[in-house]
Amino acid sequence: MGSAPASTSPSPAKATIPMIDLSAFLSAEDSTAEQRLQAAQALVSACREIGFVYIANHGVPQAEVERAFALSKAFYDLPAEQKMKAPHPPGWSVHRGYSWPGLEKVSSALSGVDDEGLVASLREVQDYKVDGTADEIQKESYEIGSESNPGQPNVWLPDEILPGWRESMTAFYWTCFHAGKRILRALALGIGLDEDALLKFHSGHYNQLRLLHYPPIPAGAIEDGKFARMPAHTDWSTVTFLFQDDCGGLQVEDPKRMGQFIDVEPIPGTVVMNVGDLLMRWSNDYLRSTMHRVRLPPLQDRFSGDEKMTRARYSIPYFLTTDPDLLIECLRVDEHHPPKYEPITQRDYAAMRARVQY
Ligand SMILES: O=C(O)CCC(=O)C(=O)O
Ligand SMILES: [Fe+2]
Repeated sequence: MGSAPASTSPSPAKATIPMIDLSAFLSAEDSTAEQRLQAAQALVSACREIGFVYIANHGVPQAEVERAFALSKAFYDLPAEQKMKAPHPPGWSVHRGYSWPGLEKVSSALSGVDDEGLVASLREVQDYKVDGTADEIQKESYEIGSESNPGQPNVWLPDEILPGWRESMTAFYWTCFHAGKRILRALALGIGLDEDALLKFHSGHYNQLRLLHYPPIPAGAIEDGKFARMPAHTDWSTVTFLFQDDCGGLQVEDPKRMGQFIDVEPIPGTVVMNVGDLLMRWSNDYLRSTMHRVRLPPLQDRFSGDEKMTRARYSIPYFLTTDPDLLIECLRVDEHHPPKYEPITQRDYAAMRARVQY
C-alpha cells in the first residue's frame, strides 16, 4: 500500500537565512564581551555559509525606515519630467541621481568564476534588455552619497519640487552608516580580528544609499519567470544592507544547491544584510558574496485588478564601501591560506567593476 519509497539520494536541505540579533552591539554598557562575541560569531558563521542574514536590533529606528520609504514613494510618484531634473550623469564614473527604467545594465560579468557562469549571467542581462516588454519590467533607481565625496557629487531635485527631501535623505544616509558601523565591528570580531579592523577603513563618505522602485507589471508581459525585476548579481560593496517593503521577490542563490534560489521573505523590523565582493576578496574568500536577484512577488498575491497587475515593489539598499585609497590585501592569510588575490586599491577595484555596468 501506498507510501512512496524513500529517496536513495536525498538532495541537500534547502538553505535558510539565519536571523542574527545585534542588540549586544547597540550599547556596549548593557552587554558583556561574551554576548558580543557570541553575536559576532553567529553573524560571521552565517556570512560564511550563505552570505545573507536578517538582522534584528540593527539600530535604525523603524519610524525612520518608514519615513525613508514614504520619501522614496513621493519621489517616484512625481511625473517623469520632474524626476528627470535629477538625472544620473552619463557614463560609468559617477553613480548618483535618478536612473530611469532601462538605463542600468546589471552585469555580474566580473564575478563569473567560470565561463559557463559568465555566459549565463550575460544571457540573463540580454534577455532583460532586448525583449519588447522590457520597459514595463525595468526598475527605476536613485543613488545618494555623502555630501563630502567630491568624486561622486550628489544630483538633487530643485528643492521646491520636494521641500526638505534632500535633508531627510542625507540624514537617513548617516543613520544607516551608524548601523553599518556596528555591523562592521561585529564582523571583525567574529572573524577574529580587532573590533575596528574593518571599520577603520570606512569613513562613511563612500557609501551609497539607493532607492529602488519596481513598477507594477501587467500579467501578459510575464513568461515563466523569464524576466527578472533585477537579474542575478553579486554586490561590489564591503557589505550591503537592505530594507524591503512587504511585496517580496528577493531571492538568494542557495549555496548548497547552486543555480537554485531561495526566497528572502520580508520580515518587518529586520534588515537583510549581505557580504559584497569586496569583503569576500578582502577576507581571502573566508566570507561569501552570494548571487541574488529580484523576481515577481510570490504567487498567492501576485496579481490584482482586471488588468492583472503585479504589485509595485520598493526597496532601499545601503552599500558600505571602504575609503578609496585603501589597498585591499587579503586578511586571514597564513601558511595554510595563502592570499588568493593581488592587492588592489578600492578605487581601482570600483573602476574595474563600474566599467561593465554602464
Ligand atoms: O531590491 C532588492 O531587494 C535588491 C536590490 C539589489 O540587490 C541591489 O540593488 O544590488
Ligand atoms: Fe544586490
